[in-house]
Amino acid sequence: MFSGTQLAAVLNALPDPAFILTRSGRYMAIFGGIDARYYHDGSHLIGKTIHQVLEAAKASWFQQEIEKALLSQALHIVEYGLAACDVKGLQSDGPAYSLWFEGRIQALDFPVNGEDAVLWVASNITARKELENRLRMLSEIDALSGLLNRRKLMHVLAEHFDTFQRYGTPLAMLIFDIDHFKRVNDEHGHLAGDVVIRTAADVCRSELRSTDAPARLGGDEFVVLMPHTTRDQAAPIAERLRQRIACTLQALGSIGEGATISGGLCEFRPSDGSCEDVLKRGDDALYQAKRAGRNRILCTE
Ligand SMILES: Nc1nc2c(ncn2[C@@H]2O[C@H](COP(=O)(O)OP(=O)(O)OP(=O)(O)O)[C@@H](O)[C@H]2O)c(=O)[nH]1
Repeated sequence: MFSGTQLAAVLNALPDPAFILTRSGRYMAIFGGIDARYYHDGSHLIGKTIHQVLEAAKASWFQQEIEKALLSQALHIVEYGLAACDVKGLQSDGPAYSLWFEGRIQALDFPVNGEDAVLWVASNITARKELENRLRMLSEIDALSGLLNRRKLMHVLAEHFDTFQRYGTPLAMLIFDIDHFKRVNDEHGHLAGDVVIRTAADVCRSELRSTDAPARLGGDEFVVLMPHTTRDQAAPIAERLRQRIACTLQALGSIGEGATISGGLCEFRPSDGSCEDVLKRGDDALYQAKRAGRNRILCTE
């Protein structure tokens, strides 16, 4: 039906680049993917191996995926990020930014250059990936403070609880809120209240370890998860955070005048049935701190 020339033209017109890669990772051919808005010209890769053009870890990953497709003989689908600068000697025309690809890999039923080989179609899915990332951020991050929201906090807490139950890895949790926050809103307006919430969040971000997880539970209530930390180890950290937040809020001027925070500090216990138990203990300790006169962190027994 089609002549050889026509078939070559069809292959060249494939919207996404299709590579023939051998088991040892040698690029034997490339078809299609000629639109430079989406793809770089990969023709110069032919004859080279993935180990020659990619850094070691990335090349090994590609090779493993080729192996999987050869082993299964079924369509194998992967996602990966790749920038032009990751590929040695790639021409500069083509997208300048880092790209995300979906690789659709299918074993071929004939050897190429004496080796098993696969067809690897690499589709540019960067736009979809960026949208996914934006949606994930919207569903996990509190818009006002930029901290984790309650939903994500509960998810992270549940994961740590599973790890604690399996391996006994400790986790300390601080729950705190801003004392008499309602007054800030009442006296200075809701926008001033928002500034106070954002400032407290900024202090959490700057004072805590990158492995700690600060979150906004809602209103003026915050939670800080400190993984791999016992309650006793967390006590001086919580105390330092209390002082820094108070100092930073007071430095805001009239809206932060006399601002303080109260908190409850607790940790996972072997008797906990769920991660809700630790939240409840932290909340009780926060309540006790309020009753004891505010401006303090109380630890659970
Ligand atoms: N500005 C602002 N205020 C909020 C937000 N969410 C909740 N609030 C207000 O936060 C206030 C919380 O007040 P309370 O829970 O009574 O606590 P408080 O005044 O800090 O009193 P204590 O905790 O007992 O010291 C309420 O007035 C809420 O309307 C928000 O996103 N922005």
